[in-house]
Amino acid sequence: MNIAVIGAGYVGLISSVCYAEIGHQVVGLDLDPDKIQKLNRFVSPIYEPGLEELLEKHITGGRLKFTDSYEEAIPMADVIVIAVGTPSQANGMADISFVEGAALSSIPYLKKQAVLVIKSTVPVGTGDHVEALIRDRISPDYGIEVVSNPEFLREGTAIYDTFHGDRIVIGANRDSAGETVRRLHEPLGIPIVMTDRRSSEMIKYASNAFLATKISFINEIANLCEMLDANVENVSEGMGLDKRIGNQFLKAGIGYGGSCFPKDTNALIQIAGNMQYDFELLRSVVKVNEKQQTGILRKAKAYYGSLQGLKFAVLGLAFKPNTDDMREAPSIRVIEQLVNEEAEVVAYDPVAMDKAPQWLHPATQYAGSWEEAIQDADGVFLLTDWEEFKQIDLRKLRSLMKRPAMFDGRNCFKLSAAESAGLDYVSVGRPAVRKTVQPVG
Ligand SMILES: NC(=O)c1ccc[n+]([C@@H]2O[C@H](COP(=O)([O-])OP(=O)(O)OC[C@H]3O[C@@H](n4cnc5c(N)ncnc54)[C@H](O)[C@@H]3O)[C@@H](O)[C@H]2O)c1
Ligand SMILES: O=c1ccn([C@@H]2O[C@H](COP(=O)(O)OP(=O)(O)O[C@H]3O[C@H](CO)[C@@H](O)[C@H](O)[C@H]3O)[C@@H](O)[C@H]2O)c(=O)[nH]1
Repeated sequence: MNIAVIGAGYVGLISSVCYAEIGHQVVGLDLDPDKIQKLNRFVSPIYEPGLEELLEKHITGGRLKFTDSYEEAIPMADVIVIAVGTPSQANGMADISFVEGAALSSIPYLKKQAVLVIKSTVPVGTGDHVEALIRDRISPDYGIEVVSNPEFLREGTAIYDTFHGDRIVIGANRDSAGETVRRLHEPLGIPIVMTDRRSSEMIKYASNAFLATKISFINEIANLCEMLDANVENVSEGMGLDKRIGNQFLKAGIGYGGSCFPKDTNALIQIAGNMQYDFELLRSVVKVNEKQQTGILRKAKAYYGSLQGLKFAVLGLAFKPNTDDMREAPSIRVIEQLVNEEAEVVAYDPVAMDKAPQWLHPATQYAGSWEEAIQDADGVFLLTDWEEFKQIDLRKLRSLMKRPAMFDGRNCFKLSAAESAGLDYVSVGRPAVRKTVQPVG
């Protein structure tokens, strides 16, 4: 098939290489000429393991190209995949103006029987709305259909997820359009759920909201564990063995971040609110997450008394490992609060150093390595569980610091390792090593 993918962000790029990999002819389209130039030189605008190799393979192989022209991308396409952003508005609702823009810009060039697939995460009813935009402009004889096909990839493992996902969801109100999209994905060999368009749109929000709920739940258990001298890792393991609960998304930490969970939980609260329904549970999930992101600072204040004039290393800036995505990264808020407390901050991340300055407080200083960042520091905040940090020799770390204290938001080290390195070590939901720190209430 001929596919046009609109939006060369995470989802658009991964979809483009995926469709090329399974034998389709793909044109990627983005309004950002800078991105297009980079992509045509096989340079990915995002850090995602394996992506540049696939870009190069399919661009040089002639299956994939990128353009900023609708006129070039749309007329040949049997399927047009919309993968543009749906950022939060001030009230939390998803802004679908980029989706509308992509649909409206495509309309003049659509060929007969083309299928418009909405891959962006969109409020329930957006498919109906886009269909109405088309019906107002093109005769129904043209046979244009709108199908929902939400994306479930995780950043950092996006290529793997695309080829080994648990399910593909296709929401279509007419069988023929759903069938086209089913055939498109069939070679992936992943179970396909065929449903109606509104249910498909809801599946995406419900899935993200449920995963966020699991994280906030385990973070609350972690906070209790700290007060009761229990260990949340043992608790997660014991809970996760129950197949009804499952062992995933039970890792306590500094709270969820990233471009999806914060945005999509708030959007679903607002979607409910628009129907005069108070989604109480989800409101609590969001509130717990906000509290969790600053818990690490409350622990540091309890340890030091005042943070004023102290020098801290922040290791890990991206919202999770194997990505340079800084959207809603806990580091943003933690660093802002450290600066507000008049502490000095030296930050380091293995890949997010280029993007970080656009997101972090301007007073942030940057180091070229973790060793440089912790030099003469009064404490370390570990905020992203990069493999590089998990491999740190804690004795070496201790020897480079002025005051050997670590606040680990990701539980990267065994308590015994911190103990034997002589480190004051405060993690999440586990007893503090040296017990100089009060539990957080
Ligand atoms: N990032 C993820 O891990 C992920 C996973 C699943 C679903 N989603 C959802 O997928 C959607 C896209 O997310 P993303 O992170 O890839 O977004 P992104 O912000 O990284 O990229 C969006 C791209 O769309 C382009 N764009 C905007 N309007 C356009 C238009 N009219 N024509 C052409 N290009 C246009 C922008 O220039 C940008 O490059 C969102 O709805 C998101 O919630 C994201
Ligand atoms: O047990 C866990 C699992 C995750 N997290 C945090 O949760 C956030 C999200 O992590 P993850 O889900 O791995 O990354 P995303 O790339 O944001 O992926 C989520 O959001 C995407 C966008 O909608 C969906 O497609 C994915 O299915 C969904 O997992 C990160 O801050 C993680 O640190 C935890 O704190 N504990």
